[in-house]
Amino acid sequence: MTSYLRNWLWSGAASAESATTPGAQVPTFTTTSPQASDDEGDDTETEVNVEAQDDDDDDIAPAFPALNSAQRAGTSSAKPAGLAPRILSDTDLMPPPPLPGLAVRTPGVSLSTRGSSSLGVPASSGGLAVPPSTTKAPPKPTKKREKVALAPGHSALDWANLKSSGADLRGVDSLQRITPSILKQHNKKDDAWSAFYGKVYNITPYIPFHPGGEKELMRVAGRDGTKLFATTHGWVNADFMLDACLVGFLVGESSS
Ligand code: HEM
Repeated sequence: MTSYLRNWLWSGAASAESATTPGAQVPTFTTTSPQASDDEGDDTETEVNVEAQDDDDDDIAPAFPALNSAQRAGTSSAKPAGLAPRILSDTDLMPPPPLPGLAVRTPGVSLSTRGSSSLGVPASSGGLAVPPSTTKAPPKPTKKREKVALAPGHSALDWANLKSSGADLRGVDSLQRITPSILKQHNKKDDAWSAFYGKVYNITPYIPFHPGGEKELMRVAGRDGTKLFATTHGWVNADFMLDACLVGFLVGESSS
């Protein structure tokens, strides 16, 4: 870079000097800031003497911004050297914005009496009142999902204790293959079987423990109750709650 500049300067200066001072051999390039003649301009004056530089200065990065750039000139004029930044006082700072209209409301006086709100909302449109809702009210819970009051000693914990007590809750000696017609015969409260997810359970012992009540549970007595069970409370783990009541597996009529 320096070599290129030197060649360029040399050719330009040589041609110029050939017309003026033919005797000069070495060109000298001097750059002076616009305010070099001012008091503060001494430190911005820069001289680049091409002859004084060696050949091995190619690796020296140029100053950025350039020493004679407008940025440096502007910085030196805006911030005189040696002057510390001044801490602004309150009077130098920008004044605070005016108080919003809401902050100067008179307590007890509604905004509508003033014709319009301070936010520019006309009183005729309701001022700052909450706009009418366009969403529908949530549906009231149906009575079908009401829990019943269980008799004392029939809580979920009591049922868990009964399951683990070792009492016979199945009513059968071994697991069976049960067809829908066989299942249908067990539809009485004291002999109620029901199928959930392919397994047949004796639900009679569970009736007094059912939080949904006896009436709801008996709707599936003697038949496959999977769909009604799932739509009522799919989160309930029937497999776990009735494991001690397992009677067998539901199969097709021809598979018995
Ligand atoms: C033998 C199978 C069943 C078992 C093990 C069972 C178990 C349960 C359990 C644990 C709850 C309490 C749920 C909770 O608190 O979140 C419950 C509630 C209920 N069950 Fe069942 N249930 C069975 C079958 C049924 C059936 C066939 C119906 C018929 C619709 C039914 C209707 C209800 C109702 C209405 C509630 C009360 C509302 C609710 O808790 O969400 N249940 N049942």
